[in-house]
Amino acid sequence: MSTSTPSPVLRANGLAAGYGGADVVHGIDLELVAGGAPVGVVGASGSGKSTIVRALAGVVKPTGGHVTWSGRPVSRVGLRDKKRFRAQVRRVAQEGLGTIDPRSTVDRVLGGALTDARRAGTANGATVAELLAHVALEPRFSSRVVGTMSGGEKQRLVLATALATRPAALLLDEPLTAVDPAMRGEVVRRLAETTAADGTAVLLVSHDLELVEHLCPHVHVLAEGTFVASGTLSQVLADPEHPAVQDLAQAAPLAVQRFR
Ligand SMILES: Nc1ncnc2c1ncn2[C@@H]1O[C@H](COP(=O)(O)OP(=O)(O)OP(=O)(O)O)[C@@H](O)[C@H]1O
Repeated sequence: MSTSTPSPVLRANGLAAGYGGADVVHGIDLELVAGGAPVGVVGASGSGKSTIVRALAGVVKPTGGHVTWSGRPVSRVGLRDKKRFRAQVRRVAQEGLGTIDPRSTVDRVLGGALTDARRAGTANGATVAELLAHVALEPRFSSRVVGTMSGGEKQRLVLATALATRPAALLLDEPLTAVDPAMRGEVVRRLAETTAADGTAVLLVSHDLELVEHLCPHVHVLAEGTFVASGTLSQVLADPEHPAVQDLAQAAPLAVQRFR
């Protein structure tokens, strides 16, 4: 067994971040390690989950502490390395299609993502059909115009686009809210396989405890901008010391029953 600990792809140390001069998260310590187990962040609406993801992705600048990418501050990634950073650290946000053109076809969108991956030097010869399979979309979707897809199909397309660059870190912010529970389970199963095979470090932010439980052996509970409990989801829910964990347990009684 190797004694060396792999260094994190992304690390937050005492991270504070917010908007308009007011911090909404503070004192956040988090590590995403290549080949490591996916990490989950759960917590009430407005507790700051998306803000942590934005800070890790370099979209929001820390007001305190540090976010580092392979040891370098994300806030100081220069123009020259921006492309590599964007290919290596992919954020799938809850805000919808992002930069994907709804008038484009799936084939063109995913083909373009694969071209970007080749340019960034991260491609592994994957095809559009393989990317579709990673998110349980059938091959017939390749000719579809993006704007005609259902909400859940679009979310799976966004995820496939992120997987195209074989990112070192994948930051998932409520990635499958519009996907029905049965299909969500299937997508997560495939996602777990793909990211484990590639050694992708995964962070999942979600209200869906079942989704978090399926993917993430380790979770942090966020309350008012700070982590108040950490461990496996069953450990955290079995000992709800903090009111935020009690709220979480009450909001998901079925999930809690299963964990007990
Ligand atoms: N662009 C912004 N400008 C000002 N305030 C913001 C902005 N984005 C988020 N906030 C505020 O920061 C706080 C944390 O928001 P954030 O989106 O990180 O929470 P969240 O835990 O992801 O919530 P949800 O589960 O509802 O998505 C909230 O009070 C929110 O209103």
